[in-house]
Amino acid sequence: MSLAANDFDWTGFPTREALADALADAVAQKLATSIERRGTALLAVSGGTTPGRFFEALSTRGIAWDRVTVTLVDERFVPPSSPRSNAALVADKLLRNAAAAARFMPLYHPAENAAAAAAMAEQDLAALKWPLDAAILGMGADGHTASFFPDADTLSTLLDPASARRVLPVDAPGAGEPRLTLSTPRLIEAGFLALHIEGAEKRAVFEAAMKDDEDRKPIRAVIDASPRPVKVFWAP
Ligand SMILES: O=C1O[C@H](COP(=O)(O)O)[C@@H](O)[C@H](O)[C@H]1O
Repeated sequence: MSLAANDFDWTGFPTREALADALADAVAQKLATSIERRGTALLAVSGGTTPGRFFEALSTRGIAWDRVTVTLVDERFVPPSSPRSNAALVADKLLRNAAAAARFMPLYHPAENAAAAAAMAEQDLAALKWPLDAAILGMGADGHTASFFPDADTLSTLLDPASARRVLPVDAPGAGEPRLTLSTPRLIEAGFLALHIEGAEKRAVFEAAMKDDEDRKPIRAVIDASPRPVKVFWAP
């Protein structure tokens, strides 16, 4: 099944398992190509409830994981011991099997507040080889992607395609807790940029966001800012 548009490539899968396998194959292929070309690869993944099955599939792919650095598209300002931690999800579902050899760079740091943690993550991530080879976005029912929440007090900074920052702090009533997120330019420059969404509700949210030119949801802003069509992976 396919829905064509100028700014995204939509692929629908019959099942979530089929989606997880196809996305894992595409990401593994991209990482393997980057390792071949420049010796290392850099991957950013989202958290939340959606990516577990994809992580499990990707963890079994036979690439040179010891050359791969994994980081997060975004993180809640909570320690890895919290059930809300995206880092904990990655440790549990992705950094196992063959992928146990990968290096993980967290966005969370124990600090006074999310702004201080973001400054620390900014410094750590500056040492990596950018751009990202692959970034996998998720999307919430409110149209947020990464931690670009519609009600964030710094939304225009978060969506600024010219930001010089890699990591930004986020404060938004809709977010549940303060957040850390990669910036828009660092995400849209990824060699492979995908959006992974599942279920009829998220499909409807995505389609509405692509149509609504008045109330531009963060997902729409990222799709519009991307220099290449974002690859959308969807399953019911
Ligand atoms: O809070 C977050 O939400 C989005 C969507 O999560 P889901 O549970 O609806 O799949 C996720 O992409 C993001 O990484 C996460 O921090």
